[in-house]
Amino acid sequence: MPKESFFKNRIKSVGYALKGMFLLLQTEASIKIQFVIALVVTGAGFYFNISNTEWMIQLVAIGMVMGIEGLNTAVEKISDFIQPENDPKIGFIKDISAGAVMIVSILAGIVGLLIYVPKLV
Ligand SMILES: Nc1ncnc2c1ncn2[C@@H]1O[C@H](COP(=O)(O)OP(=O)(O)OP(=O)(O)O)[C@@H](O)[C@H]1O
Repeated sequence: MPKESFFKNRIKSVGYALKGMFLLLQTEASIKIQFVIALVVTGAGFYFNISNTEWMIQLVAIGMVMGIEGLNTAVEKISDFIQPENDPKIGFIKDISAGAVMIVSILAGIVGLLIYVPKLV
């Protein structure tokens, strides 16, 4: 494959991914809420002057929650596309996908408590 088309394709893919990110933020209620929480904890990070390590852990936690939420949304959309009717198998797939979001959300919540509770008490 010629070099040009490789780079052209990579740039195109980045464009599609950016479009996907904005679509997620525009259309999905749960990710909008997570985005607002991300802004609030980012503000808290500046307010409490958290350390570099705390910033890294906080940013990874935010990325994990929003990234997995994006994948969960994709699973929901594919599920609705392949089976619009009520189907226990689709219910199971959607439940475990939502469960994945819950796991990272609970752990991100614990990370937030570990960072900020000692600064508040
Ligand atoms: N086609 C289906 N067949 C069986 N159960 C379903 C089906 N669609 C949804 N469910 C059940 O309803 C739950 C919620 O599904 P839904 O697609 O509405 O997700 P949601 O959590 O409301 O998504 P959102 O992130 O958009 O709020 C699923 O976890 C599943 O238990």
